[in-house]
Amino acid sequence: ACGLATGAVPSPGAPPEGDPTAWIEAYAGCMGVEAEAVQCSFAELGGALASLGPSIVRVEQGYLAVMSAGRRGLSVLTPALTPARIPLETVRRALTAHLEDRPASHVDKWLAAAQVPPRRAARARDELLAQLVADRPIDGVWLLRPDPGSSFRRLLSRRGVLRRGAIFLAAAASQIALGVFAWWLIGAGALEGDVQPGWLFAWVLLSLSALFVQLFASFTGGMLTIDVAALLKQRLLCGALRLDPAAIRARGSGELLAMVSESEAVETAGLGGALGAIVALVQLASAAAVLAAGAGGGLHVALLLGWTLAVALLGRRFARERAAWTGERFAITSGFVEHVVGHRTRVAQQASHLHHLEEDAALERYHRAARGMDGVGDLLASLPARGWLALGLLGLVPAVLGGVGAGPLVVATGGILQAQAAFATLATSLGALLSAAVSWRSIARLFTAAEGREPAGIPQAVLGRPATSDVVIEARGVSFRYDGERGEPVLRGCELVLSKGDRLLLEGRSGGGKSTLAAVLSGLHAPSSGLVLLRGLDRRTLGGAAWRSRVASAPQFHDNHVLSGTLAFNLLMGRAWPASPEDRREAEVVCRKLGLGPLLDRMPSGLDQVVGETGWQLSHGERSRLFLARALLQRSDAVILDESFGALDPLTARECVGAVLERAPALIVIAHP
Ligand SMILES: Nc1ncnc2c1ncn2[C@@H]1O[C@H](COP(=O)(O)OP(=O)(O)OP(=O)(O)O)[C@@H](O)[C@H]1O
Repeated sequence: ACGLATGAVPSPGAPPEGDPTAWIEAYAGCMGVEAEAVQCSFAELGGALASLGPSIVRVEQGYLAVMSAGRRGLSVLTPALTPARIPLETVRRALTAHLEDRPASHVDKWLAAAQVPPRRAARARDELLAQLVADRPIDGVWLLRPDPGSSFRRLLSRRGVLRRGAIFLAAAASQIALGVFAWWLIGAGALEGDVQPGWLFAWVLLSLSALFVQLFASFTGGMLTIDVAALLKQRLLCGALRLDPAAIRARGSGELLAMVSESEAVETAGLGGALGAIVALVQLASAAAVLAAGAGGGLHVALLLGWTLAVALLGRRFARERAAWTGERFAITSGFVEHVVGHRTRVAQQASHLHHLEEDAALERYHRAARGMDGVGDLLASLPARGWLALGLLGLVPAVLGGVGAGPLVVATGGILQAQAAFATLATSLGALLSAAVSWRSIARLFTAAEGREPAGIPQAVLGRPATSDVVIEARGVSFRYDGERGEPVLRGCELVLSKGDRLLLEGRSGGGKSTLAAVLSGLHAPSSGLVLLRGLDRRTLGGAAWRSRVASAPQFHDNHVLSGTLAFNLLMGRAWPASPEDRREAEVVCRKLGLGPLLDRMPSGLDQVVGETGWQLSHGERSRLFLARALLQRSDAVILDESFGALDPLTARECVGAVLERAPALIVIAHP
């Protein structure tokens, strides 16, 4: 009903007892819709409800399918799929009734003791109750949003951007029309030598209206920019998260960092430039109409068209220079980041007189590209408006020589000045727009990557079903190549069955493909051919996220990370966050089993100690046990450990192996014993 899902909508049946978040997410996911559980405080609830978009709201009696909301109430769908309206207060009370139950009896006692007169008691009761539970969290609301990777045009139109764009265009055109009309009115009177006070009054009124319309156009343009920028940012962020991990690694962090800065350029320069260019084009069209009616007539219109074409060609040249400059800038940023990462090695190993050779050459190329771009950029900024003024006045010469009257001359001059203003706007906005277009080429990959949504899986499979056999992972004829079709296969015809309770040791020569197999089994790489099943289901059926949550993997040390945050967060990433007290207790037990007890006791904040780059620096062995604990705590069907014991002394390693054997439901260990 809200146009969120376009594909077939499965019939979900009844929601489960207890927390329905996984159920809602699974069904929303398979429709290509994002569902997000949100929470707000009692005090914020009224405002939050009034601004609800499409969402699911759980009340005691069942669920509300909300389409939209406003001050007057929630617009909901009935089970017969017809719209209906419910007052905000009714929903608010339904969501908060359980909070007010207990304090209500106290409040009634206080009111009685204070002998509040009955006519004031009801209001006093409401106010007191609201104060008492103001900070209590309210949940049971799931926002539904279209996937940020779905058709961008549809996203724009859902947000009302297309409608607002049309309003902006109409406002810009009316402002120009009002301006022209005002000057025509006063000009006509002046030329006839008969300016009546009424005409002057009309001129003032028209000019004031033009001013108000301009303010309105600026406001609409600003809102338009904010809306498009927000959608673009969401889309790029989504694209960044959906980039193929192997492709990210192949491109390097420097290039990705450069992409981030380019995205900023697209947002700021591109959107502002586009609006400016639209206004300039409308201005040019109106100037052409004025010029056609003036002394220069057809000649002036032809000159205007020719000059516009010349400006467009200059713009194309600028775009080419800008692209070359952007390429050099990219190369410098990316090279710089790579050099920062390897700085210690370089200082220790490379002769000092060679340290800066590459940077110097790159800077030289950058300098040359910047000079080229600046030259054309200066021309683009100044030539269009000034050149047009000269050309426009030249176009008047035949008419002046032909002895044309003052009226048409004044109209033509007005047209020339209007076109000059349009070219001045066009020059600034075109520069910004073309710069954004060049930046766009670098980030288009992020934009399109958002479309590559992982299979969400079939809800029944994602939500879990009783196991019918003990087989956890099954690989049949699995092959894998890193470079698509071209590369040599790293895995070839791989067969493997891992059942519940199995403990499997994977050995082999270095570079033999053990980590690659682990990545395929844990759902990080899709096999090039062959079949991998988890509890009898393939990855399409189960969905990437559900697969990864059911196969916990601790990759090799250089591929695993301690994230800046608390130790508890790093341990419990595979569970719900914020962590429940039971989860925290279990995390502590696992840590102590892995020999991290003394560390926990030494840390001033225990599980809440901040670790990572900016926090407590864990030793090599402590980090590898944190990775082990993280994998064991994930509540998965299988655990894959890739050389996780290599950094431990023999005694600690034995202790850890014992803990792993005790907790892992099915286990693959890659090691060189
Ligand atoms: N992104 C990649 N592109 C191309 N080849 C790759 C890529 N990543 C790994 N390889 C190659 O794939 C092969 C298998 O690597 P893998 O890391 O799976 O081996 P391994 O058995 O775990 O080795 P080790 O015991 O040394 O850790 C290696 O020859 C490696 O160079």
